[in-house]
Amino acid sequence: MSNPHDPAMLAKAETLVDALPYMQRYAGRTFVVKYGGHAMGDPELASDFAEDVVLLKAVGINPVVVHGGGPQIGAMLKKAGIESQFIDGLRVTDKATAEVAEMVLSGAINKEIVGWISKAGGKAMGISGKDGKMVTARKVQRTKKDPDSLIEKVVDLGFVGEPDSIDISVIETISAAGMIPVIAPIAPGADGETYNVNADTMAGAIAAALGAARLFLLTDVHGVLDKQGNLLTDLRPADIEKLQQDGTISGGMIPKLETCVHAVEAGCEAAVVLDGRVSHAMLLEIFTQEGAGTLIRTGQTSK
Ligand SMILES: Nc1ncnc2c1ncn2[C@@H]1O[C@H](COP(=O)(O)OP(=O)(O)O)[C@@H](O)[C@H]1O
Ligand SMILES: CC(=O)N[C@@H](CCC(=O)OP(=O)(O)O)C(=O)O
Repeated sequence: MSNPHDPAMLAKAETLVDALPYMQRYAGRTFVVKYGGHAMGDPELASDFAEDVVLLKAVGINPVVVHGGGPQIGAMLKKAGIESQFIDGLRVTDKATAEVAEMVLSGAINKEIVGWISKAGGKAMGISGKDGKMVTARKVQRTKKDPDSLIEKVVDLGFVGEPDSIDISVIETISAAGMIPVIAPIAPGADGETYNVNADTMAGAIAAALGAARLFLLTDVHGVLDKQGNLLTDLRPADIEKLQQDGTISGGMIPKLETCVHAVEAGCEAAVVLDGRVSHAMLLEIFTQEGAGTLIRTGQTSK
């Protein structure tokens, strides 16, 4: 039997007692977790991630996992001898690329994550936007200024989509059955074609449609950093606009934060950018006063 006076046991108990108000606060609420392709490389972190979502489910929160797999799609395209190009962080997707993206995302990665969750003691159901007609995608339109004529020209990204409509009943049915939905960012268009959707965009749209309590974007930095490299812990949409204008945020962080702003303005309570390389970062964010990463919320949401 365990010794209740053992300091390690006491420390654990105190942590659980501290976490109790947060568990009560979020019981019955939904958390959407975006798990990116870069974070999947380390098996130990993958198993920690799976344990975290299983624990959330066990304490009465409904986790919904949306996954990426950009590097894995890139590796498979390379094997197949197909070249890949990105515009504004989006992979230009022709028919052959869409087929590979679906095979890697809906097939290999989706089932791998379902497997990790099963191994951690939970039950997961792996689907893509196609299943149960959950998501319909519309084609993404991008324009670019021609450097010579300065005229805006339409850039064709091929089969790159963004969610147009989402039927949340599919997700709710899986969650209500005690399972964790694991969603691949692939969706059909109204034209019946298969569209490749950026995983952050898919997660943000699902979090907004579900009115999620939190959208977690697990990435490879501690959160949003200022120019000195300090973590910015709490941001509003207006702050993000300033950070973009003064060049503090760049590259992949721009579309990521745009997704967060869109999600919190469209029904998700708050979004968090946090480090997927840190073991159990999500639990630290949820169950401690200090949190971890960067919280993004509108003026109406309290911390
Ligand atoms: N101000 C900033 N704070 C943190 N990261 C930033 C910032 N500006 C740009 N970045 C970049 O954004 C990257 C995260 O975006 P991205 O590479 O698209 O992530 P993921 O592949 O996890 O979706 C970081 O690795 C970092 O290089
Ligand atoms: C249109 C588009 O760019 N789709 C992404 C989908 C995967 C993804 O977003 O994966 P990460 O989150 O791991 O980057 C792609 O083809 O790479």
